[in-house]
Amino acid sequence: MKQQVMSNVQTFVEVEKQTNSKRKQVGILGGTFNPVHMAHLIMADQVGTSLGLEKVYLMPSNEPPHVDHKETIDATHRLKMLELAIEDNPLLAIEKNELEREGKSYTYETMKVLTEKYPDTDFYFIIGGDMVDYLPTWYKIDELTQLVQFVGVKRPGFSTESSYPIIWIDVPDMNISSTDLRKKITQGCSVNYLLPKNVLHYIQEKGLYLDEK
Ligand SMILES: Nc1ncnc2c1ncn2[C@@H]1O[C@H](COP(=O)(O)OP(=O)(O)OP(=O)(O)O)[C@@H](O)[C@H]1O
Ligand SMILES: O=C(O)c1ccc[n+]([C@@H]2O[C@H](COP(=O)([O-])O)[C@@H](O)[C@H]2O)c1
Repeated sequence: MKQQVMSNVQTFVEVEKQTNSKRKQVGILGGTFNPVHMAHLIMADQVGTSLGLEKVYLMPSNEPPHVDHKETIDATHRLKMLELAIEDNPLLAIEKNELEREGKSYTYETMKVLTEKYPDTDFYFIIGGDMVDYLPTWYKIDELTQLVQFVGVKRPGFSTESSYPIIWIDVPDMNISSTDLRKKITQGCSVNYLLPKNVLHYIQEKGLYLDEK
């Protein structure tokens, strides 16, 4: 088990950078983003700044790999909301590779494409603490750990134990989820400050999530 606490992280990334100063260090936060919320933005920004990454790409999945995952709203809406959410932060960008491909979005396949396309880049794949227990079930997980460095963001109620190498970054506990936001919108409850104002305006203008079950 290889876990690194925050105090070691700077050293780890510095060593990576010094080993080959020409290599780019880039973060990827994959997700459904149905819809994007403040926890996504805070974790992307905190990981990017803590590790000194050049960019952090938010990468919406086409069809999430979980077999039991419920239907998501149209990708056009999820993408538009992401564009609105990141517009004031130059550290953040969007990676559309999975939206441009057909079928399920297996991370191994995506990262194989991206590492071949950008051979001079080191990729840091960011996951929330809730994903860690499921890593052993991910498609070709052992091969994936050769392509990316996982970065974990703690999530209240979820363990940080894993047999896979993960750099853990301390981010304030944020008990926000897209599921909760969708429920609140359906029930007519306030979601102020849980997601960016311009994203909320988009949701209201398009009438999204009004009839979620
Ligand atoms: N509050 C949070 N704290 C830490 N990680 C989070 C948080 N919300 C989402 N994440 C992480 O962000 C990534 C993308 O999440 P996703 O788009 O599935 O959002 P979600 O809020 O978990 O959605 P849903 O409730 O629909 O499952 C995942 O790795 C997830 O673990
Ligand atoms: O590749 C896999 O087997 C796999 C299984 C579960 C999740 N993922 C990825 O993990 C990220 C977060 O997933 P989700 O379902 O919380 O949006 C997203 O990029 C998914 O494609 C990947």
